[in-house]
Amino acid sequence: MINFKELAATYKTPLYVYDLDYMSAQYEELKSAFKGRKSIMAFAIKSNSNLSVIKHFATLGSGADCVSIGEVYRAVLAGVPNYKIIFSGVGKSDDEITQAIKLDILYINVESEAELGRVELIAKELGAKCRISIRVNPNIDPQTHPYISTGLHDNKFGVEIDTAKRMYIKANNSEYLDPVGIHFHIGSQLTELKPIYESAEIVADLVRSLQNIKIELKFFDIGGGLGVKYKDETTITPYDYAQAILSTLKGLDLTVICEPGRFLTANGGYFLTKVLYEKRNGDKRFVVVDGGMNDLLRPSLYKAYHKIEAITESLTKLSEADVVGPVCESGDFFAKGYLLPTLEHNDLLVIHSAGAYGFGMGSNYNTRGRSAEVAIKGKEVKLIRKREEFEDLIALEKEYLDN
Ligand SMILES: Cc1ncc(COP(=O)(O)O)c(C=O)c1O
Ligand SMILES: N[C@@H](CCCC[NH3+])C(=O)O
Repeated sequence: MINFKELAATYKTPLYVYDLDYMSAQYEELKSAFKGRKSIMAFAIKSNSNLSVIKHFATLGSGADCVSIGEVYRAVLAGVPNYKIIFSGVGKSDDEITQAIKLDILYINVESEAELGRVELIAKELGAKCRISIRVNPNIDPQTHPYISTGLHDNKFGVEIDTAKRMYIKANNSEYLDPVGIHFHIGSQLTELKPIYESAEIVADLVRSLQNIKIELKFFDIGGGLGVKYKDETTITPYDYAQAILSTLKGLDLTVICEPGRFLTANGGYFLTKVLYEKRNGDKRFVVVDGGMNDLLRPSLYKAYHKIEAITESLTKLSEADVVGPVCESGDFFAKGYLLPTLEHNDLLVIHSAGAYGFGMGSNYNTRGRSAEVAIKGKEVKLIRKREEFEDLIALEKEYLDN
């Protein structure tokens, strides 16, 4: 049991708390679901990019799925070997492509024909042969929140099957490109297995048709997307997930790459925030806390549900309240109509499932410093990011003030 009260007293609030033991267990469960097949787990570091968290997964043998050169450098700094780093994203700049090629990462996951042209040109200029995969958009509805769907033609990600085939042929004929992988990722917080299976089947068929024209790939990259329980969702087990994927790969000797983010981190993270005030506007009850949408954006952006646990002596009966932050936006809330007892100044609220897309989607809006982060491993508790102070927020502007 994590002693949230003690953590809040020691590190102050708002505060992110990560349970690294939970994250290890999630990692091991997913990794072992693919046993018997060569596989690499490449932690999607966008879900939680704290260096100590990345290092934790690297120590377990994880690679990294990155979506900017900044993330690639984070992975390198945290000890992920370059041969386990993948760089995806629809908008890689020339500079990012150049640096990725120089770092000799596992592959660049190319998301358009135009990008393939840039990668080839840059590899030629560098005198390199760049390993690539192509992100296929299988046009399958992942049945998730529309903002986090990525596998439909309406979404900007990846390329159609026919385009992908053309790109593989071009890459295979190029002196500067080495097509080694194929990739799909149809969305995040997936709770239905069927769309994943159908996508894998489409992509595996493409691998077979490439084999027929003597293009042999090594990596079958299934992206991330496994959903987790925020409330009462029925989720896909790693075993069923792996079995569904592997059933599409019969006769193919490919290393499976999996890019889990949320599955590893979401339920291993907590956001701690303190009650500042209770107030009422007419019948409406508000609990105003010291954390805001700049710390944890998911409820505001997706109307996402996060369980809230109140740590209080209050024995009053529960009534509905909106839990809101100090940010100057009506959309600044963690929950609406949540059942809570009457709360006192300094009572603690623990917001659950905050380990994925929590801190990383934070901002300094309203000149609010981002919260501190701590990690728990066994009996050890460690600060892994200092709270941002006012001086940190103005550091890049201050010198221009008098110029
Ligand atoms: C290419 C790619 N891989 C992996 C992930 C991680 O997704 P999730 O956190 O849902 O596992 C994402 C994010 O959606 C992604 O775009
Ligand atoms: N930020 C989203 C997930 C996006 C996944 C990346 N494509 C969330 O909080 O659920």
